[in-house]
Parts: sequence; structure tokens; C-alpha cells
Amino acid sequence: MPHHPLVDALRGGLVVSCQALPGEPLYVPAGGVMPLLAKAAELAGAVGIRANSARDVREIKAAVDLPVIGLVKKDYPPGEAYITVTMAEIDDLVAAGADVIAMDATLRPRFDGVSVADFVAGVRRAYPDQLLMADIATLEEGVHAAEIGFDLVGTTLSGYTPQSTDAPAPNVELVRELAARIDVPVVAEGRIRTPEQARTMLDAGAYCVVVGGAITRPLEIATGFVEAMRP
Ligand SMILES: CC(=O)N[C@H](C=O)[C@@H](O)[C@H](O)[C@H](O)COP(=O)(O)O
Repeated sequence: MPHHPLVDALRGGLVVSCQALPGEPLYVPAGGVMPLLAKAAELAGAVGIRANSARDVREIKAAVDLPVIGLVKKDYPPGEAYITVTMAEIDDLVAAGADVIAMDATLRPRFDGVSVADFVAGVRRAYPDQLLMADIATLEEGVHAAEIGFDLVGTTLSGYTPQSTDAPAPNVELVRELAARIDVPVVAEGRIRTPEQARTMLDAGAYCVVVGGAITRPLEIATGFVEAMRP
């Protein structure tokens, strides 16, 4: 089946996740920082941007000419789904112009007790043309996400859920297994630290690769150097 042109534009490319949460050095309440990171990604040849919050999606869309994967991350009790879990968040991201909306598609409990399948069905009814990306942590969740109609399936949450705590970082095998099992494009995302690892993900069958912290989180990057240099 041919892909949506927007999904086609991501094929084989790098998507740069430009995110900073409150408490991180690059989090500025007034905004304006994430578009600068997105611009650098665009100049480098990235094919897309991933961003948290309708505000950042809007600002980044105004600054670069790349598709934006939008999400809303909020704090929920540990062990619960937390990436774009309400219809109000979907409404905001659609209004901000998110080309793709990323949603928690783990099989963890959700704050409202609604299953991810029912939530996605509701989103599809409200916005039939909206592209949706599943953020999953395990093979089972990835297969389920493909079955319930997501347009892209990403390994974003591997290593971050109780069911995946022992997963390798990055999880090349999950990408390989998913790519072999589902027809939906597999996005390699999560804990990819080097260009070589990104390349390995493509070789394992990833449709495209999302890299965040290794490019856009200076605290994380500097900490890696400091730790490696410790006597
Ligand atoms: C687990 C979670 O909440 N991940 C978030 C999802 O959007 C982001 O904090 C990550 O930066 C993003 O997935 C990219 O991953 P990495 O920064 O490891 O390249």
C-alpha cells in the first residue's frame, strides 16, 4: 500500500526531537528556543521535527519547512500512559498544525480507563485525515498499534515502562522484529546516541530515525563527556 506523501517524505531520514521540559536548561517559558534547534536540524538535512506542546509545534512550524510530529507530555502517576492521552490535547495539536500526532500506545493503564484502541477510534472519528504515530515499548504493543490503525509505529518508550526496563539502549532488536512483523512504517526512536547507531537502525529495517537528546539536550551531551572523562 502506498504511504501518505508526508510519511513518504520521512523515509530513510533523520527526525530531530526538539524538546525541553520545565527544569531543563533550554526550557524557556516564553518560548523561542526550540525553533532555533529545529532550524539547525533543517540546515543539517533532517526530514522532520518532533516537538512537545502545541506552543512548540506552532513556533517550529513557523520557523522551518519540515513536517512536525507533535505530542503533549504530562505527568501522570508512574506506570501510566503519558504521551498525548486526552482529546483536548489532540484538539490543541491539530489546531497548532501538527503534521503527525504522537500518542502513547503502550498497553499501560490510562488515567481515564479508556483503552488505547478506543481512544484512537475516537481520534479517527474527530479527525479522519490526521496522521498518527504510536509510541510503544514492546513488540506486542507495536503489533497491536499497527492493528488498530496507526500510520507509524515508534519504539520511543522502550526502556521506560515496567515491561521493558531490561531493554537494550538503543533497542535495535525491537526495530528489527517489528519491521519484520508489521506493514506500518517503523520509527526507530529512543536512546540513539551516535550517527552509527542511527545507521544501524536503518539497516535493521527502520523507516526513519528520531534522535533527541544526543542532538538537542546540551545537559545530557555534556554529562556524557564529563562521565566518560572521570578518572
Ligand atoms: C521516553 C520519552 O518520554 N521520550 C520523549 C518522547 O517524545 C522524549 O523525551 C525523547 O527525547 C524522544 O523520544 C527522543 O529520544 P532520545 O532523546 O532518547 O533520542
